[in-house]
Amino acid sequence: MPTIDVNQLSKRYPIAIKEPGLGGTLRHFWRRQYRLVDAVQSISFHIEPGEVVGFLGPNGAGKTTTLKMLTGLIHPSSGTVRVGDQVPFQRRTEFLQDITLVMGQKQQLLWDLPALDSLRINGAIYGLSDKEFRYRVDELTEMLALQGKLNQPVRKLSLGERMKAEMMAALLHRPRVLFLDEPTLGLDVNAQVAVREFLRDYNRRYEATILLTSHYMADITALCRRVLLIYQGRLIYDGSLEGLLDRFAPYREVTVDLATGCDAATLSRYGELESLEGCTARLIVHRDTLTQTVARLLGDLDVQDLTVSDPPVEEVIGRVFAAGSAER
Ligand SMILES: Nc1ncnc2c1ncn2[C@@H]1O[C@H](COP(=O)(O)OP(=O)(O)OP(=O)(O)O)[C@@H](O)[C@H]1O
Repeated sequence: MPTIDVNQLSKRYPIAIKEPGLGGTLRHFWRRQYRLVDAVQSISFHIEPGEVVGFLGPNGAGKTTTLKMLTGLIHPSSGTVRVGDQVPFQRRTEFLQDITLVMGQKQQLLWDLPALDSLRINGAIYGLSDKEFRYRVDELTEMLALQGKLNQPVRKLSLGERMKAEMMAALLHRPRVLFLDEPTLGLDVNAQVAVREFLRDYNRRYEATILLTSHYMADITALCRRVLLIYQGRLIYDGSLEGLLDRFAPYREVTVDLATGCDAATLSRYGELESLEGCTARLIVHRDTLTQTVARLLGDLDVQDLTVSDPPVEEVIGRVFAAGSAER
């Protein structure tokens, strides 16, 4: 039985239309008018126990709305969702004890208190005994390398430490299903890596099922073998990450630092020139011709440094949709 079972799920938001000015306000008061936004349109997918799945899409595609329906924060307009054997919107205790929702831009820890105090509140809410609370805090402190940080007021922690402490608060009740909305948002590279490693560890240790949204492709490549791609409320891809990149990003980003000869006309012969700052150029090169192009660059030009990377997921998706090549 899948852990997450979503069938034909839709969410339509009514948005009040109000004309500007006093007249508009008065008309709005007497006769409200609404337009409807189809934020999520008939999506279906199933996630098996222990899977880590990336949930990708451009801004406004419907990711957060979907996560809110899966965690029972909002009611679907139509369709069904089951998480474990629970219907999220009923918000039964068994359901709440089994899941967590982490939103990178929201925090639950109290700013002026040490994180440990907020954790104690969570421990009490979930009915953990003192012994169990201490055991879990010690375990998570070690997994997250937060030794010595939990007694400081949260406002004195670095962003990365705060995010880890947030993660701790969200996982203290040891949920088996994790919904993570941009868990590494704004973190520096080291902190991003630490959070990813922790999530991988948690997934293995507790066979947790994870659905994760992120605009950082590195989060997705490090953690998820399977991805879902949502665009304008519709699910347009459900499959392996490799398949997604083959289909949506058949190109790579090549960054070259040149000692001499850094002119746009020359560089454009090797790929689509994205940017040229001083003697550092970013080129977009088709994957099929990557090896030959890199060899030509190294052979023809005075290259000091060269790196090849996947373009950011936002850029990949933006390009695909700008080109109108997304199949529905
Ligand atoms: N409470 C709301 N009322 C009305 N419209 C909403 C509400 N929440 C979201 N929307 C709209 O629904 C659509 C989907 O929004 P959603 O937040 O789910 O997208 P998202 O994929 O999470 O985007 P982002 O990556 O920017 O967070 C957007 O058009 C948004 O403006």
